[in-house]
Amino acid sequence: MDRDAILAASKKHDIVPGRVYKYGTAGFRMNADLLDGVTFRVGLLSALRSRKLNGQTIGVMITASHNPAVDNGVKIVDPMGDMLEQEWEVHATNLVNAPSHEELVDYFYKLADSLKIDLTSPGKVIAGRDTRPSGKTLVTALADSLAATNTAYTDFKILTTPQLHYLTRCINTAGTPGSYGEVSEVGYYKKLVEAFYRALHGRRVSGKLNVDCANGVGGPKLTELLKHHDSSKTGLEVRVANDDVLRPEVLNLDCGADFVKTRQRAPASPKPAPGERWCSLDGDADRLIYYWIDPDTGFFMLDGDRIATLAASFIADLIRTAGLEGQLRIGLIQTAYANGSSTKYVEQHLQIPVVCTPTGVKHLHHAACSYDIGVYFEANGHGTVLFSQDALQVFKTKEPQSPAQKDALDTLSALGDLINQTVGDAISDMLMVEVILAHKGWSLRDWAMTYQDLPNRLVRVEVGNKDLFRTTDAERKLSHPEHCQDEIDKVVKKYTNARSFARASGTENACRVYAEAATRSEADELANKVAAIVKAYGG
Ligand SMILES: CC(=O)N[C@H]1[C@@H](OP(=O)(O)O)O[C@H](CO)[C@@H](O)[C@@H]1O
Ligand SMILES: [Mg+2]
Repeated sequence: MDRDAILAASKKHDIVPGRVYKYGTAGFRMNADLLDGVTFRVGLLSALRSRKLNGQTIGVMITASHNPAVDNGVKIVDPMGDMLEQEWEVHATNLVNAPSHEELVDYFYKLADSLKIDLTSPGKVIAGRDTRPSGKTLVTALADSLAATNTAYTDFKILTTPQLHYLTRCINTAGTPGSYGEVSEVGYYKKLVEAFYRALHGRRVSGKLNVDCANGVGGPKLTELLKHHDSSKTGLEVRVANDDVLRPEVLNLDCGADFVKTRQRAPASPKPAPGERWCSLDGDADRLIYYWIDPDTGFFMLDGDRIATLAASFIADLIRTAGLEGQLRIGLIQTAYANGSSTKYVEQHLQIPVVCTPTGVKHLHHAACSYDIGVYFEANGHGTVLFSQDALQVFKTKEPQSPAQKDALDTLSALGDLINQTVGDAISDMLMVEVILAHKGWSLRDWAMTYQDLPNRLVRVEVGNKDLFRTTDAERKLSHPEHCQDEIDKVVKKYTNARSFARASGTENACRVYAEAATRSEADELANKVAAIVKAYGG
């Protein structure tokens, strides 16, 4: 590795001076014009990370998910397809904030030294990007830093975020007993479709599914997957909607999973007809929300909490049928934003333990790993189901004692292949939901009948200084500013079945207040009162 080469390459990719960058919940994310130098520096860090991990391949994904088209972002994927280890987020932040090119290169070598990284050893990085036009330029910045550090590099071009996670894991497990799949986009489609056939185990999906793809990368990729799928075998017919990736300005505009969840309504266009089955993906296809328009009561949404409860109840039933109850531990992981009714349903009705973690899927993912079957979803529709190696092994090797047991074991085994084990994946989750509904013979309305959500409200509160707000108890309580929580508690006590909490957003310069209560008007009133308290304490 040559110091001068890194320095010369860096000089082609400036960061914007005076700005403070932070590797947040979703990596670095902001207006794409500010990201050229950031992406170059992320390349430097991934070159170090790969070498630190004995030359295993590191992934870099360029996406800003559900943000407007002018934004972009860059994040690092660890070898098994999970998110960058938290300690390294700090290194990423420090490297990106180096004030000058010289200081950057100094810090790069200092980091290599302190982490005992052999810079002469080989490193490998792969990259993917969503459909944003800025992605192409940012990839050049990444390629430059990888060339300057003699790091082997493959550009997989346009991918969904979960596909990049899949490929990273496939590369690092190739030729081992834990091999995750064929290292190609086609390999991903074939794996999912084959597992979908197996998981249905003779059941058929009934009714066409309309998929709003947010005019993002999910559209063309879902279309690709469907080329490998024979609907005569499954009954699944998909109509791909909002898949215009040629006009960047329509990306995430009035459509997509984030729009549907936050606005609590269907995409503006095309208008879902009453009774049709619909779901929405977000801009990089890692979030999923289902809904339909009821002829009598209007829009009804099935969000991440609903997907989690559906998956947990189905898998718990299969585990019982397979005779594995007591042998495999199942748990459900949520954040404080999960609707209180869903938590109650899982604990009391399904009798499955619920764990609450701070916001951000890395926390949920981590907690899910401590179960044999860890179901985790954020209410916004991002999540997956993780199976331990033990669980996957038992599904394959347990000798079935009856046809019903065989059916359950085969289905569990197929779910292990169908459900993305690296990260939340909207396309994989969608196929999982279709499998479960087909097994249960349920419509979306049957699914919705399992429990009734408490009316809730989420408000964004602009404050002078959001850093004043510090939380405890998985973000459900404020420790700072002092006395603020006491005031919130006092207000909450005045309502029935109510809950409310406030925290600083990790992705925006604001606080968020969540409130739920027995009625719509009480939830709204409570949210507004708590927002006023937060505003008053916000500096
Ligand atoms: C209430 C809410 O939806 N918060 C979102 C949002 O985080 P905040 O820290 O609340 O800004 O963005 C995160 C990253 O996409 C996502 O993980 C999280 O669920
Ligand atoms: Mg996303």
